[in-house]
Amino acid sequence: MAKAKKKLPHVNEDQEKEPEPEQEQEQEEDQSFEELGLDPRLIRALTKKSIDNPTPIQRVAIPLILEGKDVVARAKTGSGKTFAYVLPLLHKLFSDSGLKNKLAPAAFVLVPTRELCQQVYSEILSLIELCRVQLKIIQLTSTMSGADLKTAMAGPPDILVSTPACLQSCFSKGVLLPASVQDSLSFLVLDEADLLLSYGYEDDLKSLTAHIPRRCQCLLMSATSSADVEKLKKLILHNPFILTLPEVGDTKDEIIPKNVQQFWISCSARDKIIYILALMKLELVQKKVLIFTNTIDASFRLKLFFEKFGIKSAVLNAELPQNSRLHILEQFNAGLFDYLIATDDSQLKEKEKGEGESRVERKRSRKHAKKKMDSEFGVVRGIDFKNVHTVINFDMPQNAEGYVHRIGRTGRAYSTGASVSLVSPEEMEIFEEVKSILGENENKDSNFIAPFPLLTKNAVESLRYRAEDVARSVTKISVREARAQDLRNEILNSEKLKAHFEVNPKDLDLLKHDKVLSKKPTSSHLRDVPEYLLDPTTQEASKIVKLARAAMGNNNSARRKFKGKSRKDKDPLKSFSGASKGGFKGAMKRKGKDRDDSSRNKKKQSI
Ligand SMILES: Nc1ncnc2c1ncn2[C@@H]1O[C@H](COP(=O)(O)OP(=O)(O)OP(=O)(O)O)[C@@H](O)[C@H]1O
Repeated sequence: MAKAKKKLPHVNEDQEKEPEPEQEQEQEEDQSFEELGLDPRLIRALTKKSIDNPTPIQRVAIPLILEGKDVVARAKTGSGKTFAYVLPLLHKLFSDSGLKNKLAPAAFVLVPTRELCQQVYSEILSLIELCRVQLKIIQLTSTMSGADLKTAMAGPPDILVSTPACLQSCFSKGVLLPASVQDSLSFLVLDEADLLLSYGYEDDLKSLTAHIPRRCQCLLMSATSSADVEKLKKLILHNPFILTLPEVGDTKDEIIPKNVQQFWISCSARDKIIYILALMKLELVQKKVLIFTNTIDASFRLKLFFEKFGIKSAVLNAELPQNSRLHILEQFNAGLFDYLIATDDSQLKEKEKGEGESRVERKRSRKHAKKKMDSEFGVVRGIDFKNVHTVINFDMPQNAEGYVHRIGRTGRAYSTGASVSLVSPEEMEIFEEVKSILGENENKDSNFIAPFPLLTKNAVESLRYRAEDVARSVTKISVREARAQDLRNEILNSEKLKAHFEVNPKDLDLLKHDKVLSKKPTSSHLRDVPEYLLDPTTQEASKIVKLARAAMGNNNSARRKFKGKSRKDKDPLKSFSGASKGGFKGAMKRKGKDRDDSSRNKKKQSI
């Protein structure tokens, strides 16, 4: 049977001065990993991971990388860029007979944050283990002493995963010798390249260029295109092939994956807390939910606020010890809790310099080293959060790029997802910027971020009294105490219990990250929203969301994800109109009636 043809990523060989127009390549849509020419051991390992078919970026990048080309791959968040370089890299290392004689690693994989280091390291290690090949991979962290670095580098490893700063410190401490690197290095990967410069690694990368041998194959992976990516491309790559997914592509509307539905709610900064309570308590968003704040205090305020309503959540921020951050990510990914409140580290750097720095961090000596270390904390960007269905921007990010990366934490590997941004009048400017990079125009004939349809004013108002009352009880002092308490817990988790959990990895309960921090017990009457406070329209919407969640189940198998069909048809926000009587519009028409009902409710609101 003839295979379907489909437009695949644009490919063009970079012309240093005047890039040629990108040519479209027609390739077979259903090309398998075997057809891409990958080592059978890798294919078997992928099958064990339930990964059967390459994603579009993998279909185009893998053959080019196997041919030895330098490649710049630009593809949406969650489109499978990691395997796009890891698979051909491993394929080549499997057949490199000269590895044993090398005095330095054959491959450097550079990423902007320690979390990404861990993620990429685990991904590669698991493939190596599944393939049962003798390749050594290590990851470096900036907390490693010179002696630890030396031990790690003994051998030497075949693949080194690191941040540029750590790698640079290996050179400056003499753990890596330029001559050995010149001899050994065959691959350099810059992953999440669009973030590397914004994390402050420009100088480290510039110094690194002197050590990269001319024959070294360089790969640059990125979710967005930016001046930074151009700069890096010029700095490191020789005459690369530029790959751009057409579905990501050149048109602005395709920056966010199509399988992610974006919504917004206009409200005052003060009312955000009521709106987010309504979204969660009335179950209008699907779990798991990742909530972004711009400051650590805001995340603790939210956590304490949620606790009062019986909603358990965990916080994730750059202040926490690294072990804890990794563990929180692991547990969230494993589904041990449903709500994670993450403080966007780029915001942290801007806003909380000094304030967000723990005493532990402050003790760390050299000014330069500290600067590097701060820049290695990154808890939200590029991280492969598993099965996050909803991203909520409690605070809007400070720039449009931040928006793209945050929203990219859902809809991974083409699964469905949704985002809801709470936008206050003060944040309208950034919201307009986001809309404009997504391609919305003044004529409003394109609407990428729609007003959130499932929450009526009545529903919000009926929660106002309780929400404001509880919000008042979350004082600055209680936030400060909770933050300190959490840090103490996590340091304890991270340091004292580390050894125990290495031996007893199943004792997860002791390491709960969604522990209640509030000193006062949660009042049981706040756990459930009484029937008389429920707005009928929103209640109906909530039922549909629950039904849709049940219909979608937990089966997010990769096999289905990459068959090319998103499951939009089962998405509550899409299917609401079909499922509810008269559809969503019908429900909204009935709002008039609901308003009458709500006046009845209001009488009972004196709780
Ligand atoms: N061919 C494939 N089939 C099914 N799942 C895949 C495939 N390739 C990758 N994945 C899965 O898709 C998810 C996203 O992949 P990955 O983290 O590489 O995305 P990304 O493009 O690097 O995203 P970001 O830019 O946000 O870092 C991962 O969970 C990965 O295991």
